Amino acid sequence: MAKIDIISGFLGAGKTTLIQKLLKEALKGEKVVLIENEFGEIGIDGGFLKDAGIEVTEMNSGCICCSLVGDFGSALKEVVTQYNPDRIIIEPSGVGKLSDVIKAVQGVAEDVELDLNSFVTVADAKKCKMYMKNFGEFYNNQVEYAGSIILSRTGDVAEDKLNESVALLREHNEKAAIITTPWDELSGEQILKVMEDGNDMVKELLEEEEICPVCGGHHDHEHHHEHDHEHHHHDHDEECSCGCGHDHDHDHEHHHHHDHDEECSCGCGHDHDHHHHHHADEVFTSWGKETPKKYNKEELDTILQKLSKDDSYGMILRSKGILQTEDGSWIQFDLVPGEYEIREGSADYTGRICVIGSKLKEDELEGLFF
Ligand SMILES: Nc1nc2c(ncn2[C@@H]2O[C@H](COP(=O)(O)OP(=O)(O)OP(=O)(O)O)[C@@H](O)[C@H]2O)c(=O)[nH]1
Repeated sequence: MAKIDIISGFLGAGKTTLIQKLLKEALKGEKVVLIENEFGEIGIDGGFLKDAGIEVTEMNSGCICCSLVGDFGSALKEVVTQYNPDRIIIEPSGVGKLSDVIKAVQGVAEDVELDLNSFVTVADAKKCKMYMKNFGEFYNNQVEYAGSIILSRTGDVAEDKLNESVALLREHNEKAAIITTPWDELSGEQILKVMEDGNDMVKELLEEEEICPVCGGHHDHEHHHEHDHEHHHHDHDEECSCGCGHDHDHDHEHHHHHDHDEECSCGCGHDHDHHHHHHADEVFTSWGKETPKKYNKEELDTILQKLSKDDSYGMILRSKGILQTEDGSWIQFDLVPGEYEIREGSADYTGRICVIGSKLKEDELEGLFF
């Protein structure tokens, strides 16, 4: 029976880096298929895994959420029947809700035998607070549903910042093991063990609670099938996963009452009677270009510096690309808020740039790169 590992995490958290480490250090003898779901028009990852003989199924048409559950389900079924792998690693898009992905996998598990092995969330140790504040609806969902949380970049972060991040994550997940040791000090096997030990919790979660098909929350809906938020029953004392920012008290019979005369506090302008969660594409947008243009390294450095710090292009959350340089070599770049990396790469069929963010200003981006 194929084991399913879901490796979620916000844009640029380090999911692909973690998967590479696991494949190299812990899963060598196994037949593994990776299902990647990138948000953005142009898929940039994938190549290196294909080169390593790993089967990669990419889904770039949108994120695995309500609207794509069917497509995702058929892709997953096809992978099982076609390859009969030991393990399927699912890398949802950085803006996917983990509960949506779990729900989709559960749906497939009704038809095909699957072992729901681990639900993991990778989180950038430096940016938990910022992401929770700005994109809590998506970010907190990934934290809440994780069996284990693997912090990235812990080697570059001050201890008090790391402690603060762990405390914030704990507010949203009481039980998950949280890896705080830098990855290069751990073996892939050590990490895999923590991921799989979270397994018992995953089983518990699946047995005891059903994932709400409307909001994706894991509350007890036995007596509350009406999703009008009149009496929305949460059985945990965390913030509401809809991102409304309301705290739930410790009373397990707490009745969640939104004042529906008001607009959603997130500013989306939706009346929550009819729509009480957001799709990723309502909040995040992507801009992508394919180009034969040759860049020089200094020029690219200036561009990325602006993109990582300046807010004149919208709120930039992630950018990556592969471009040819003036001397004929190829470079790849990776950018998350406040930091970026440029490295040598191998030739590709053409140059590609992808930017993901919120309220992107496409004309300004065009002007920056071209
Ligand atoms: N210093 C440091 N950099 C890291 C770490 N993890 C990831 N990175 C870097 O962060 C960038 C993003 O990492 P990815 O593994 O591509 O992140 P991802 O979550 O797959 O990103 P998406 O493609 O947006 O889903 C890359 O430049 C990585 O090299 C870490 O623990 N330490």
